[in-house]
Amino acid sequence: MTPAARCSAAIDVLDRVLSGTPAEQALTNWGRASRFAGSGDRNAVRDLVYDALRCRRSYAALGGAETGRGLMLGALRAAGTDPATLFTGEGHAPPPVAEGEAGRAPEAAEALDLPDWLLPQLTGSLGEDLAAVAHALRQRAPVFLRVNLRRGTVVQAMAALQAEGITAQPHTLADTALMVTDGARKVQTSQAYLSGLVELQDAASQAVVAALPLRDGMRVLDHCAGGGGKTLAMAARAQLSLFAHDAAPARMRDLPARATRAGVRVTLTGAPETLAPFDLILADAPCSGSGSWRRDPQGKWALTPERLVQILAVQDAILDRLAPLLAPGGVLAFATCSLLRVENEDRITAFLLRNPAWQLHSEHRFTPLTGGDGFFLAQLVQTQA
Ligand SMILES: C[S@@+](CC[C@H](N)C(=O)[O-])C[C@H]1O[C@@H](n2cnc3c(N)ncnc32)[C@H](O)[C@@H]1O
Repeated sequence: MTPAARCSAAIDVLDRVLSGTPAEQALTNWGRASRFAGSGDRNAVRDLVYDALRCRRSYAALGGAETGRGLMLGALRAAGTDPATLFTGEGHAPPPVAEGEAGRAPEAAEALDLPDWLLPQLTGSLGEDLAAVAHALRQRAPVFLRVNLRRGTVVQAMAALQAEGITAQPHTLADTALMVTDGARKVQTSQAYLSGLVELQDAASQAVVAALPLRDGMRVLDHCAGGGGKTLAMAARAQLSLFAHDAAPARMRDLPARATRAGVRVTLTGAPETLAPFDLILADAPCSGSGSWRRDPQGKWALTPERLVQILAVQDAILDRLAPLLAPGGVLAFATCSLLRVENEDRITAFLLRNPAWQLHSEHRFTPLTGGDGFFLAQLVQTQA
């Protein structure tokens, strides 16, 4: 496919996404209907679509319309390319640029590619980092791997990856983190990945687990386990009696196979109360996902004030449910991949007001400015009587 044909394909996919289809589904449907497209074409169209979704507001302004065509016009103008070079109308190229498609410079929240309603909250949460974080959220996220120390060392993992044409280097956020600098698309078919030596996991996500006081023999619950990224990271750090729970058990579907690949043991449970008490509980709570909008740019535009209020209530309910399940001296760890104070520090303050027998032991905050996703971690302990 020519660059212009790839641009036309991205326009079609974006139109479907803008009318409500999830990006992954729209890309899969396009791929199935476009057997002529090779893997290079598919990757290129995918990158065009995701880049446009990350920068949806600013590209729509620059391109003169919030349509697939407007976003691609905006993308070209943002990159300093005259759209007329691709929009020729020849072959599979998009039709030439019309008079009413001049676009304009984006302003305020539009230029930051943030929703207007969230700007005050993000400003309050990020202070002087706001513009830099917004800029980071407009970029592609790096690919990070977690070295499974049960299977080998960081040096061994780097060598194994290199032998398969994947270059990765240690990252400062966590002792297990590698950032892939070349060959990222080969990771999931590599022997290093299939043998459980490395897992795909954001570096800040790894740093959250590294900050937990895990020790051999502990009884640990991962209460919002999802696909089990943090469950497996915890299992690799100490010999634990480890339990995984999720309100949507289907999300843990792949966890047993992933645990086998990683060489660790995890017990899935639908009833954590029956297994209490625990020495440590991690609640990697449902949240706005604002810290990971580089990976899920649709989430940035889908969040509403009403949805955010619902999320806060779920976070409070999770903390209140888990507090009684801890053994004396146990740690309740609350994490989100949110940048919003209202989902982070404010939830902890509210919990401590409702539960005066508890105190904050430590708090960590990560933003994309340190390389990984935005994350928050608070560790709570009960005060001694
Ligand atoms: C941020 S994701 C977890 C990601 C996962 N820990 C990881 O590292 O891959 C939040 C998870 O919480 C689950 N969840 C939502 N409400 C819950 C609740 N009330 N109790 C337990 N889990 C819940 C969701 O189904 C989702 O899988």
